[in-house]
Amino acid sequence: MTGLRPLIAGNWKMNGLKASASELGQMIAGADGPAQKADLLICPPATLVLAFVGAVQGSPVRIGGQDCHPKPSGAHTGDISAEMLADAGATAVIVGHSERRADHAETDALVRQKTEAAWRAGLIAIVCVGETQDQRDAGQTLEVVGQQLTGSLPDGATATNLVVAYEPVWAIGTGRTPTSEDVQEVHRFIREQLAERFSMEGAKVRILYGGSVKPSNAAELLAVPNVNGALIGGASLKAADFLGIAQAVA
Ligand SMILES: O=C[C@H](O)COP(=O)(O)O
Repeated sequence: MTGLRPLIAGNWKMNGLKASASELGQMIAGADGPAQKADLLICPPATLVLAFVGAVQGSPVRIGGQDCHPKPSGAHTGDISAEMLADAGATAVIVGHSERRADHAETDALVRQKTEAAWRAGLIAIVCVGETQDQRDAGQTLEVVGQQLTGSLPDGATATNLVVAYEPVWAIGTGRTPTSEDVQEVHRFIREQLAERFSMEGAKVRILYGGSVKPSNAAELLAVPNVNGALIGGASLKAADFLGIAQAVA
């Protein structure tokens, strides 16, 4: 569906110290122009969420988490809940990132529980899906992405509580990106799946592309049909690059 307001989201992963607030400050300083056309979100490590929420007050930039536990509270050492992120002022949380799926053996069923937790806390869930290189080589991309969507998305998705991020694992942090045609094929497939399952709401859920997005390729990727924004890793750590990508929104 065309006409969806794009979302440009930065995932800082395990990067960022207190001093990184200066980079966020530069993003805020340059955000008004891009924010005319797109929503802007930065997902710092959990240690910085509260401070960053304070820093973005009065600006169009919003702050999100990178993961949440399915439960609201309890004996889960090292985890944080969706409620904690919401309490800190976050408005969204990434769930099911391939690095979480790989590093922590997260299954679709767990990602589904985390998505439900995000909704319980009033957060937008940014649910990540994407195939590995081997799966792409084997021609299994759509099958894999379809299974991830079916398994990871609970009933009740709406245009306002869900964002899907398509991130081919082999494109993350590698400098390699799929062709526009390949991106278009997968995003069209995701759109069809969302529309089939969630009807009109599914037609309005934003689908982000992620994987080696940078200022030099952003315009081409963001122009692909059914690409409704980007989930940016490395290039979101620098204000100039993040804003450069945001400015590529047509
Ligand atoms: O969540 C972001 C993605 O994993 C993309 O990372 P990247 O832009 O460094 O390739």
